[in-house]
Order: sequence, then structure tokens, then C-alpha cells
Amino acid sequence: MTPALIEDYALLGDLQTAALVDRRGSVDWLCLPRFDSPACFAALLHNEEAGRWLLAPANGEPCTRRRYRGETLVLETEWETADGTARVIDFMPPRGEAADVVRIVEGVSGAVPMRLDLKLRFDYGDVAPWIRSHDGQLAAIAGPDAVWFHSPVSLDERGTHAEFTVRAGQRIPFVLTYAPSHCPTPKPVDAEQALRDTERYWRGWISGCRYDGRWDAEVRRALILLKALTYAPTGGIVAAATTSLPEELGGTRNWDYRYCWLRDATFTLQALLGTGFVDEARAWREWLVRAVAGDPAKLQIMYGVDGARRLPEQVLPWLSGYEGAAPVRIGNAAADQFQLDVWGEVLDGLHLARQAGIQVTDTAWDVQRALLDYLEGHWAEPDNSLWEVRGPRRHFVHSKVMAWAGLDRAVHTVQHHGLEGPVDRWRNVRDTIHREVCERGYDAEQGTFTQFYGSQAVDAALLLLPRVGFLPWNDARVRGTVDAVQKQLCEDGLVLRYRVEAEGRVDGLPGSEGVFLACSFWLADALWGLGRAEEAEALFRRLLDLRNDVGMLSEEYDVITGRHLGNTPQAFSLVGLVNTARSLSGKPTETQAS
Ligand SMILES: OC[C@H]1O[C@H](O[C@H]2O[C@H](CO)[C@@H](O)[C@H](O)[C@H]2O)[C@H](O)[C@@H](O)[C@@H]1O
Repeated sequence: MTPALIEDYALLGDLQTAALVDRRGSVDWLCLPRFDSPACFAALLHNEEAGRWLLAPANGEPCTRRRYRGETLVLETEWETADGTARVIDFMPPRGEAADVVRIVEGVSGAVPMRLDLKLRFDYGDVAPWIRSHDGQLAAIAGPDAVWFHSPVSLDERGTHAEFTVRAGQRIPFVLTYAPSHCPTPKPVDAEQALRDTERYWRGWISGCRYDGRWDAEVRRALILLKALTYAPTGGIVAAATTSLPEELGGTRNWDYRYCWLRDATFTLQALLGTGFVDEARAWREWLVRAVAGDPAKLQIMYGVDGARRLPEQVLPWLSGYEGAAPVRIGNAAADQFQLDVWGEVLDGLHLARQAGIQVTDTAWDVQRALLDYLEGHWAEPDNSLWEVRGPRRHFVHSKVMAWAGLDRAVHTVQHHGLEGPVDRWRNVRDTIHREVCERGYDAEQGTFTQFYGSQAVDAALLLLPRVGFLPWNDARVRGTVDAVQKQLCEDGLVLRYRVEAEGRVDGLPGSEGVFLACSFWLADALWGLGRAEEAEALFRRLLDLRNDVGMLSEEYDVITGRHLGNTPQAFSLVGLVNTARSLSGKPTETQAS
């Protein structure tokens, strides 16, 4: 069986890792025990030989309907068949001692023949484990990993297959539990109790939401998905739950997003803080301070969820890739890039946290001082930009503007919060950057800011300039830039990050890609900022319609085929949804010093 469409997957998660389940009842992606651990189900990036867990009516049809139960991450998938109706309830209880995936088959009506196929393959499909029976449970063991399977339904002698019938009113539990192979057999959770606890957990969490604007249900669903991308033990936030879902069908732009990007995490923090989730923001700040500690000048643009620095990029040649889009990569070489914007984004994010009442600790301010020292010494250098180009470094305009923003927040903090720092020096550098960007990053003939100094092209990140307070919305240069982005980067009304073919292929990569959903939300924000409310709202509604049946958005979208592209669910896109809903409700995410 080939993997499903990207938009056919729903997310399960336990705040340490995540699984993807499709409309046919197949769990095709699961990394254990952490988001960035090797997958034990990797059918998503190959086929069922790389591991998956199917639990569905034997007729093999996709489901009739599915939904999350209320405001939780408990998924209910329902099939109406000729024999009756069956439901599968899937969830991962927020992590206790071990990671569990729980599936409860429920008979709704009639008597439905069901099929279970459990193919565990450790190390991203490369290792077929030994399967043994132990005290009424099955154990799949290989190397460091062990997965235990517990159910009243007996599997065949190979421990991989079962056929059974579910009758109206019956509930049959299946529990899969991970433990390191040297540890004692983990105690399986009680499925029904775990279901109650998991529902209670998510309902309790979302009750902390303080959003009172429009599109309330859509925002709350996006927040639940964002929360599922947080790594509870450390406060880190991953950019997405997957690796190597392609940015172009059949293409090579396939990257691993199961890490913590400071940029993506800071944007997530803005969305969480703006909707009342101060605890998550505090946890992220603590994560950041720990990750950066030691030598803050050696700031990386991304880290492992535990703050690990080394994330070497590798190719997994035994996986054919999603619908043949090879290579499948793990790790991410972008970790070694210089992306100037990140310094500004982190300083901006910490400023926002302070404004939200999260007190500055001495350590947090020390970290900011060190980041500012680095920024002062390096802002004038070319960088790889927020788009992580693998072509030559350039003087990207958005990067310089974010350097300006970082210094601007520092000046404000000293002036208004009584913290110490060389404010006159910072103010001078800030003003120098502003002048330079307006001179070298603006094309007066075209009436637009440009992608980098001297470039003829534009970049969707320029839409963010007014949001960080670099220039006001009513500045003619801002209006001209929004017009140029619309004219040059829109495909069917949605926004590309930049034209890959422009400037001698600025990103240094072969192939092309879809429209970038976060940038499309930024355009809606910009239209709103310019007072073009109707256009902004129409674009936002269009973007909402791109969500799949359970509210998920991936990174990009193919306007020709109407398919989701790139890793999923993607924090960047979900943050865009939350922030634009806030803007259109009159509560814009503007991060300038105030
Ligand atoms: O397109 C090339 C780059 O694509 C990825 O980066 C993108 O995703 C990041 C995580 O969401 C985001 O922070 C960045 O702004 C995006 O451009 C990939 O991770 C890079 O390795 C790759 O060069």
C-alpha cells in the first residue's frame, strides 16, 4: 500500500513524539521515544514494508468520516460498511512512564469484520525486530528498542496479523508501548482509563485559552496542534512532526523538521502568548536560555529538542521517499548556517515575553547581552536568510531588518525596564542599520524593498517589515512592497517565498516548490494592515479552506493539484492561522517596542 495524500493524515501526540494516521486506519509514521528518534513506522516515506499499523474494517475502504473528539487530540475514525458501522478511537496519552499508542475498536452497529496488520520496523524501516510472546503480550525487540503489544485479540503466529469481528456495543482495546530494550517490561496502560485521562488533559489545557476573537474554533484547533508539537520535558518546540515530506511532488527539497528552530519557536511563542498560554512561553524561554548557555555567541539557528547542537544531515537510501520523492534526509545541515534574522527574532521574542509579564531573570538578560554583542559585530555580514538558502550568502533585507529589531528591543528594554546596557552604542548601530536598509535594500524605481541588496527580486519575508515596527503601514515604501509581492510572488492568490528561478537560483537548489502557507497568512496580515480588509478576509477564508478535515496544515500547497506539500503539521503555518485570525479580530501581532 502506498502512503496516503499528505492532507489525509491526522496527528496523534503525547507531547514527546507524534504519530500520523490516515483515513484507511493506518498509522504510517511514528518515531519512538522522541520526535527526532528513528521511526518504527515509516511507511509514509516508502511503503508498508517500512512499518505501519493498520486497524480498520476488512473491506479496505477509507473511512466515511473522522474528527477529533471535541477539543482534544483523540481521533475518532468511523466506517459505515455493508455489515454495520465500526469506529476506531486513536490517541497517545500524554507521556507518563512510557510512550503508548492506544487504539480502541468500537462496534457502533451490526457486526463488522475487521483487520489488523502490525508491521514494526525499527530504525526508519531498516530493522525487522524479533517478535516474542511474553506473559500474554507480544514484544518486538531489536538493538536499543523494544515495543510491547497488548490486546485481547490474538495475533497470528508471526505476531503481525489478526482478523476479528466487532459487534454493536463492543469495545476492543489495543495498546502499543515503547521501552528501551534493556528495561523491564512496561506496564500497559488501561485503555479506557487512559482515554478518560487524555480527554481530560486536552480539555483542561485548551480551557486556558484566552482568545476571544473571530474564528474561535479554528484558532483553538490550531493551538491544540501547536501544543502537540511541544516537547514537554524541556519546553522545546519542533517545526513539524515529520521529515522529508517533499516541497515538490517527486522533488528533492525534502528536509527534516523534527528539531527546534529558534525562528519557528519564537513565532509559535507569539501565537501562544497572544492567546494566553504564558506557561508554554516561560518553558520556551527556559529552554532557550539553557540551549544558548555556555557561549551565546555560538548561537545556532536550531537545536535538538533537548538543546543538542549536532544535527548532521544524512540520507536514508533504503527509503524511496514520499511518492518517490528522494532523498529522505534526517538531521539538517541548516543547523550550521548563519541566519542573521534569528538573533533579532530571539531578542524580539524575549521582549514580547517580558511585555507579557514574564519577568527577566539575570541569566535571561545576560544571554540577551551576549546576543547583542554578537549582533553588533556581525550584522554587516551576508547570511543565509530565514529561507536557509544553500546558494551564496547575501545581504538579505529581511535579515538586516531583524538585526535592527533586536537592537531596537534592547534599547527599549534599557530605557523602560531599568536593565543595564550600552544604550547609546546600541541606538547608533540600530539607526545605522535602518539607514543602510533604506538606501541599499530599497529599489526606488520599482518602488519596493528587495530580496537582498542590489537584487531585482522580492521576497515574501518583506511583508513582515511593518509588523516589527521597521516602518509604519502607511509608508509608501511598505505599500509598494506589498504590491510587488502580490504581483511577483502570487500563484492563484497564494504566496511563494521567492521565485526560485530568480537571481541565478538564489537558494542553490534544484527543482521548485509550492506556495508557502505562512507567507500567504503574512500577506493577509499585510492587506489588513494597509486597510484592505475585504481582501485580507477573503484570503484568510481561502487559507482556512486549505486545512484538512481535522484542521491540519502542512508547510506548502500545490495550486495546480490542490495538494498539501512539505512536512506536516507545520508550526509556521498554524502560527500564521492564529496570528492572522487575531489581526482580523483587531488584535494584531505587532512586536515593536511599546
Ligand atoms: O528551502 C530550503 C530550506 O528549507 C527548510 O527550511 C524551511 O523550514 C524551516 C523550518 O520550518 C524554516 O525555519 C525556514 O524558514 C524554511 O526555509 C529546511 O529546513 C532547510 O534545511 C532548507 O535549506
